[in-house]
Amino acid sequence: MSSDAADEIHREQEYVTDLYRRLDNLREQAEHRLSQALLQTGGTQQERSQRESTVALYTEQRASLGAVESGLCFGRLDLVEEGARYIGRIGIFDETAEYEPLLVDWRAPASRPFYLATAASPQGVRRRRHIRTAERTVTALDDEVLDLADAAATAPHHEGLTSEAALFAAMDAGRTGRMRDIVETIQAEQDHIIRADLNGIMVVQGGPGTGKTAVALHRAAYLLYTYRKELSTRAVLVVGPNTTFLKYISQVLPSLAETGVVLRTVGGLFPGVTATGVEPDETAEVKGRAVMAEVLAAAVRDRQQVPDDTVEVEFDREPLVLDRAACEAAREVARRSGKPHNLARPLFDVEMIHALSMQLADRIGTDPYADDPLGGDDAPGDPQLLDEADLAELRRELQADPNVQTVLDWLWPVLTPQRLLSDLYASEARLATAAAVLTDAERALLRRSRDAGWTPADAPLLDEAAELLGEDDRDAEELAERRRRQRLAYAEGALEILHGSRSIDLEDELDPEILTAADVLGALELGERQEDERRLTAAERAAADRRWAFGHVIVDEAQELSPMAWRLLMRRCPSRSMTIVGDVAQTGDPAGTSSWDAVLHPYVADRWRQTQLTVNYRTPAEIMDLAGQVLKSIDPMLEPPRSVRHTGQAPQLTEVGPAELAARLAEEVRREVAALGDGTLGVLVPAGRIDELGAVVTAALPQARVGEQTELTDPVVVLTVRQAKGLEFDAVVIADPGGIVAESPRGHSDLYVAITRPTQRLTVLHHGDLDL
Ligand SMILES: Nc1ncnc2c1ncn2[C@@H]1O[C@H](COP(=O)(O)OP(=O)(O)OP(=O)(O)O)[C@@H](O)[C@H]1O
Repeated sequence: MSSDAADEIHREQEYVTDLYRRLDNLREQAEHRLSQALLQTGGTQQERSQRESTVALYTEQRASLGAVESGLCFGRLDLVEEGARYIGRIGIFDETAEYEPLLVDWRAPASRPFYLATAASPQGVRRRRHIRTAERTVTALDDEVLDLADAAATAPHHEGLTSEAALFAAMDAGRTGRMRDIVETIQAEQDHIIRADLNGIMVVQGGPGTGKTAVALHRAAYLLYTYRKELSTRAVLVVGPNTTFLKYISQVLPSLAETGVVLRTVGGLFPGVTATGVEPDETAEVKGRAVMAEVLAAAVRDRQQVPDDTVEVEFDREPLVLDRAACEAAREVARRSGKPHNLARPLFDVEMIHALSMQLADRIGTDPYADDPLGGDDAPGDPQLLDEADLAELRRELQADPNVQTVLDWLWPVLTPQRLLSDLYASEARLATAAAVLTDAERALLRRSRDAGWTPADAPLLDEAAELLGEDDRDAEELAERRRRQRLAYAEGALEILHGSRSIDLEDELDPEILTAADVLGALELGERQEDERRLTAAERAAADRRWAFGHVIVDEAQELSPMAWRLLMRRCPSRSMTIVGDVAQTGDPAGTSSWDAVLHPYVADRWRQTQLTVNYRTPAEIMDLAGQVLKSIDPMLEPPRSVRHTGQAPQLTEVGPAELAARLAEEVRREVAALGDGTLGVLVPAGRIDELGAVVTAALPQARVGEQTELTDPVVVLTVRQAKGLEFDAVVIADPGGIVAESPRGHSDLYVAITRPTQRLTVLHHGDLDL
């Protein structure tokens, strides 16, 4: 290193050291303020809620300050007019100098030229500098001179790219199994998407490796920063294709210092249900069809029964009878209310109870001599002896009667979404009625026993069912009451411990909330503090609430979602503020889509916009040539994204006989691992052969992990293409690509996904059936 360069590094080190000193101070301050706020208790409702937001603020501040240790400051702009501006993961200001910015947050407008300025359009930037650090030490500087008047002006080697040295270093770096943020090298086409307006639906279409996932996550961070007020209370939902993928991306956002984000698969979007069951693709495909909304509506109507003839009810030893016509009339009234099924039940009850009470009144309250001027003691008069108050009392008694309730429950049962769906799947007769629009074979795919676990494709159906059934608010109230009692019980228990053996003497067992006067204050206060400690962020509340309306929804690998999944997502986002990221050429799920318009038209007609990402930052050009051939077999019109990186290593295609595959695979993975160093190896196999070929790899390399049990940090993993979706590895071995193509109607798309996973090397062991 020249002494000039060393001096420059030294100067930047001084600046960076000062920034870290300030970061340490900020952390201490946040920690101190947080503990001060946590120490306070009591006060009015308003004071408590104010305290809650203070605590939430400092908790978030602590988290974001904790997440920026690595690469706190990574850039510097030298401006023609204003001198230097440092860019980093958060903003830091000089409190002693009128809050002069010492470090500008990458999301702030003032950082934009760092990502957009080029020699052709320098935006007032003379020089862009990337500052590389290891822990808190500056290790290198990469400069780009953008001022064309300057003799040292650096022309880009690749059209449309900025910050090339840093970008190529990032692209070449070995992968760790966790996604990294790209704040240091965001490219212009990506920046435009990340900073696009919050409103409306934006589709980001881009081939493999174009940074769709990275861009989606950085957009979440940008939106939360820029539209803090709107989004911090409503949270941002990020939907990904599987849990491995969510683990892969989960570290990116905390390092971008954001906590108002909920990460979920579609299967995880129905609160209270873990939908991890496995089922055939054909079944999931049927469950994903839009027509299932009609099937479920019919299934609900089917549960609103009327007897073929009559139904008997015994009340107070009086046999009462409800006939079909009365039940039909009551059903009609309840249905016509337009309310969801469970919420319409009280209307049905009113009608039925009225019918029963009139029957009873006729029997017990009729004056037998009403029309007989001579008989009995009565004068001729009203045939009904019961007055309105008596009738009301009668109705109350009928409503409370267990026999009556049993009959009403049979005619119009209050249902949970789970009950509706499992009853439907378990009964051929119910399916025949509700799913008449499906064929026999399709209905047979839906059949399953009541105790089978929920699958990801069930989550949108459960959600749809919940809409049709309506929430029963009594449940929510009961839950709130139960929670209140739990808190009091906790407080009570804590007081018991605090006061030694002094017991709280409760005379009335039915009312366990009566505490001794001295204890009440303490228990409530403790209960409240307990609540404070379990304070939920907007993201946590959103995740637990089916009816939550998110401020923005980001969908990754969106091409895989079924029409029913889209219905669920649209319900979670009534404002239709969404970023939809995907590649219709990579669709592998039979329920997925090959057209964004087909997905969105039903919800917003043509009021959505599409943007395109065109550069592949993952896969080297040599491998993309092969991927391009596969793409042509999906659709000759499709163009693969442009790779900017060359490795000089063509993919290695080896034909092996079926009997040799195991031995060759073992050999290849051993060879790859020897060449790998700290990198990662992904072995991609047909789903139908994962056990067999997984065993081959683990026999050759005991450290290898297979399928769902893999951790992202495992250096060698064996996966199906679906499990590998969205992931990347330094080296990839594809075993039996013909099997991958053959096992799915979208087999070529799966092969395309498989070929585009490596960042460095690709080996394909095929049986001569690779039709390229
Ligand atoms: N601007 C950038 N600077 C550095 N690395 C980048 C940049 N953009 C993307 N990358 C890297 O390229 C790789 C691919 O990005 P990402 O996974 O987001 O692509 P994708 O479009 O979602 O791919 P796929 O559709 O194949 O899943 C990642 O390692 C990502 O970090």
